[in-house]
Amino acid sequence: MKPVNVGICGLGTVGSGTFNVLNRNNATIDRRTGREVRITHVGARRDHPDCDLSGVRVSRDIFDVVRDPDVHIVVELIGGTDTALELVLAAIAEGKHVVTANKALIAQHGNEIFKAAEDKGVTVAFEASVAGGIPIIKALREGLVANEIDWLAGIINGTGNFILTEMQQKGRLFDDVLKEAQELGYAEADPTFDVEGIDAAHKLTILASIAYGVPLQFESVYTEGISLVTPEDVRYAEELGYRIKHLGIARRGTEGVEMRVHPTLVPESRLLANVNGVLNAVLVHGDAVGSTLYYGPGAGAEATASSVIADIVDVAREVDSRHAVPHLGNHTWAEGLDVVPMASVETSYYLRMQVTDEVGVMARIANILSDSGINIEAIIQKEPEPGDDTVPLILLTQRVLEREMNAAIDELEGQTAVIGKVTRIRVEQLGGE
Ligand SMILES: NC(=O)C1=CN([C@@H]2O[C@H](COP(=O)(O)OP(=O)(O)OC[C@H]3O[C@@H](n4cnc5c(N)ncnc54)[C@H](O)[C@@H]3O)[C@@H](O)[C@H]2O)C=CC1
Ligand SMILES: N[C@@H](CC=O)C(=O)O
Ligand code: NA
Repeated sequence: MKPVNVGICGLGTVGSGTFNVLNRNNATIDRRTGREVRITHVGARRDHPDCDLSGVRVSRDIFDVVRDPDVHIVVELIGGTDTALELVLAAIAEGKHVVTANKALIAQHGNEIFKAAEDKGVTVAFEASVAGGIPIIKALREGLVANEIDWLAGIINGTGNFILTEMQQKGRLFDDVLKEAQELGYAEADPTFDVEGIDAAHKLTILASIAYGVPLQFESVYTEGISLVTPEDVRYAEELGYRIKHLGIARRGTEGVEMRVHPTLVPESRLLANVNGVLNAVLVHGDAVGSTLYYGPGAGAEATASSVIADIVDVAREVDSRHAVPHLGNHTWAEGLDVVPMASVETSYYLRMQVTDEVGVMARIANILSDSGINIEAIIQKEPEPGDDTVPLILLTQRVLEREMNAAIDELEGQTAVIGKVTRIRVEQLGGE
């Protein structure tokens, strides 16, 4: 069979990893693909110190890769959503298959991209866009195809999990750990995407679309990052038997699909609570299979390259025939499935507030909550520090609708005995793991 020629656009962390792994494991990859897969053209602003580009055509203009008539598969690894969109649409227009690791691009422009790909009869593959090296897209679209997905919950940002873990285990400072994540190549070009939950929301958009057949709709994901999680919350959560993890959650209920990304208290005995560092994990609950867990590196050059190359091989196997698995754009969207507004989501809550150290304050707070139909599951009340007349009060509640909790928090913050804002972190038991 004819060799399949690959053009790589962008030679940064993932581009260099892909170049090196594909060359290093070339013989094995060819044998498994059943044909020769070779990188013939690289588009990069500059060479990469770890990549030997001899024998490969190199262009400073990445659009030269798209225009190269010998390239069958264009691999987009430049990141961002402007030039990347232009590049991917140009490659599709040239009738080339595309592989990308770019979750921002898929989450925000996927509907347009997949429509163009469908019209042209080419594939756009994106395994590396969610959970780095973990083959979660393949698991959901192929391995779990028989299941109604009840819910999925995942740690899907490596940088955020690395920061939370280092804060939890070593008491390190947020900014210091973020800097290390950037040096290790884990963080996005704009690291606020990692710490404010935007990157996780991009990934959840993709997972929810596959799991529920809803169009990609990044703007409908409720998004909170980890930047407001404090060392005290980490400590109090531990006292209550929980760990704080930044989760992306999609769940199908009677009203539609919940899509949300936020810090979450997870019981410490759960596997997800013990996923640390740059590792990611996605727990998927299917009606037939029950719970399955996918665990592995969520970022990094060669781990991500592993997924990029898996897509290249999938596409290469099908280059002269019909693609075996319909790409995302070939879905007929499920009918009548709405996205549930956050106010209608029900969870338990961890609440932390600073209150004046007087008799009766505790009872007043308990009354406000019970008048709102909120039951308290556990309480921690600390002794005041010497010279301080306020104390932290930490509560764990039973499940309640977000809209009722919003109203109760407004009322609590209106009390003179409650100083400043009430911190709220949602709690998930993740039963059936
Ligand atoms: N770093 C990681 O662990 C992971 C990254 N990703 C995604 O992979 C993509 C690439 O990420 P990284 O490799 O980390 O980024 P990076 O910043 O290390 O690499 C991007 C490279 O593309 C080049 N580039 C950008 N625009 C270009 C242009 N117009 N012409 C030529 N070269 C251009 C840059 O000079 C840089 O070398 C992003 O979409 C990212 O979200 C996905 C999974 C994991
Ligand atoms: N910045 C991302 C990279 C992988 O998608 C992360 O930290 O998870
Ligand atoms: Na993946």
